[in-house]
Amino acid sequence: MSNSQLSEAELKKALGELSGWSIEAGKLHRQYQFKSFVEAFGFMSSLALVAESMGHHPEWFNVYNRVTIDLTTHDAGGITAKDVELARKANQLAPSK
Ligand SMILES: C[C@H](O)[C@H](O)[C@H]1CNC2=NC(N)=NC(=O)C2=N1
Repeated sequence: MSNSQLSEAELKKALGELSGWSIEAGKLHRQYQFKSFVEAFGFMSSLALVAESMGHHPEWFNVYNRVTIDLTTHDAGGITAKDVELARKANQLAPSK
């Protein structure tokens, strides 16, 4: 997977296919809300394994049943295809998303 920053056009196309995600402060951003802390933490545990297998890791924050995620590629200084892929996998893992 290319490690270069996505162009504006590539980013726009990717956002069109990523339900619930937006750009905030130059990062791919989404907040998920779950039924409980256990469900939120289960989601984080599953996504952590995906992230580790990709060698690509989220910036995230959990309060009770909410998980806020920001994705950027530190090595590239911006959003790359890896961030889009991780966002797609997060949406797949989140219950009823
Ligand atoms: C060597 C290792 O693969 C790199 O440091 C990875 C680890 N996880 C990473 N995660 C994110 N989000 N951006 C990176 O640039 C990055 N680099």
